Amino acid sequence: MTRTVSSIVLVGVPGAGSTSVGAVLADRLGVELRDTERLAAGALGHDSVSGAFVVAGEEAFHDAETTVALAELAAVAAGEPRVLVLGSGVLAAERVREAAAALEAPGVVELTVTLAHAAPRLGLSLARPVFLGNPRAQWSRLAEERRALYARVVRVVVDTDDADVEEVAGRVLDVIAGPRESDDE
Ligand SMILES: Nc1ncnc2c1ncn2[C@@H]1O[C@H](COP(=O)(O)OP(=O)(O)OP(=O)(O)O)[C@@H](O)[C@H]1O
Ligand SMILES: O=C(O)C1=C[C@@H](O)[C@@H](O)[C@H](O)C1
Ligand SMILES: [Mg+2]
Repeated sequence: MTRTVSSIVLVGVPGAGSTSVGAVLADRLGVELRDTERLAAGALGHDSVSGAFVVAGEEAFHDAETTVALAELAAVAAGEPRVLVLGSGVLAAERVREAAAALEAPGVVELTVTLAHAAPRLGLSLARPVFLGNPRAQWSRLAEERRALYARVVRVVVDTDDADVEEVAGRVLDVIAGPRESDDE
């Protein structure tokens, strides 16, 4: 059975592709894309997430992102159509986890990726502030910490290792909405 979908909430560690897949899904559903990291950077007066993170500081960035995420999750809960991409670190805030866990099914969809696939996707972005020092080791540490937080709220997991952005978007729709008509026998 195919369910009508008007909003989707995504999360994933850096390189899982939540921003790119979110953009494809927003396009396919004809709804707005809302990305909490980008919204938080904008609220702090920056174009780039790393810029906001460095200039405003980690605490100010996470405070701004928490505020944005709570407002966006409330909008999803109220039935306002959108694809909401949660920044990879925003579920560290307990209030955000509570709001995310309280969403109706399917709730938050996690995109997963292993380091071997995330590293080439991120490329030079592995030099950004959160990965300084040893980028691969930092990514692995951050991924382990953040996935433990996601496990508390996520009910649907979609692997992205061996699929391009369009394929991942298709997998998300299949999982949450049931098979698309073109897939029906
Ligand atoms: N499934 C995929 N296959 C190949 N490339 C991908 C895939 N998903 C994303 N990419 C590419 O990886 C890069 C990073 O993608 P994106 O910005 O969506 O990641 P993200 O998970 O939102 O990371 P972050 O927000 O932490 O930077 C982009 O160049 C994007 O095209
Ligand atoms: O690009 C960045 O610098 C960041 C991205 C997200 O992972 C944030 O959660 C992180 O803390 C900073
Ligand atoms: Mg992103």
